[in-house]
Amino acid sequence: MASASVVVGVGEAEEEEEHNNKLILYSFWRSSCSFRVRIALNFKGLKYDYKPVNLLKGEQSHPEFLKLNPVGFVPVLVDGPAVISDSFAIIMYLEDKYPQHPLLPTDIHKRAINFQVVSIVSSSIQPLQNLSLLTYIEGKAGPDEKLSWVQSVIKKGFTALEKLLKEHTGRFATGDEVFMADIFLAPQIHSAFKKFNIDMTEFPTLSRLHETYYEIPAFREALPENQPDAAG
Ligand SMILES: N[C@@H](CCC(=O)N[C@@H](CS)C(=O)NCC(=O)O)C(=O)O
Repeated sequence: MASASVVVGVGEAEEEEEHNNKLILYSFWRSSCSFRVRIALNFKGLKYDYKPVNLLKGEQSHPEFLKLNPVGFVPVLVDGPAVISDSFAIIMYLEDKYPQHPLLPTDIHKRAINFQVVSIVSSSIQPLQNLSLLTYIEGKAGPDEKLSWVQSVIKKGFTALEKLLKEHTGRFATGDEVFMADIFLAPQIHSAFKKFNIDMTEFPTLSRLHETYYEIPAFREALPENQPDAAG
């Protein structure tokens, strides 16, 4: 696995920099779960070494990688002795260890809505459109079945999100600040748009958020096409 150093949203204090040098992110450019963590790292101004794991070449199943994450998924974050996989666990770790630019609101209702959005994306949409599942469906039933499956999964999730967010949205998903809900939504909306050809006119709130996110460098710099392994 090649290594590329990525410096984005550099933190202010030198002391912070010392901690930052240890961070390594195992990521695949097109992975929406890796995209979430890249946004969180950028948002907190943390620099990190980027280690590409090519999912299309099966590198997630190499013995070396399975030592880091036995379930064989990206992303994985290494912070000195700490090895953490799963985007939610990683982002919560970053939130606890690097409190600058908090990713959760203090208001407990708003916080719960953030977790609800995170859970819809990471439990009720993304696992049902994961690479290994789609490869399986395509193998058993063909490419058309695969696309109609993904589209139905995304539409069901987006319909729920659209209803939920109507009551909470401001400039961003749960108000006028970026929180964890946004970090999970942005990659999911992006892949619906770019990869799975979803008609976003049915989802005006999600479409508006999608436009707003890429006005912000932390989101822009985390985009798949801006990664060192893009198109690999
Ligand atoms: N719950 C995990 C899911 C991780 C996951 O599904 N990763 C995908 C990329 S987004 C993956 O590595 N897929 C490889 C495969 O399906 O073989 C997380 O949020 O990190």
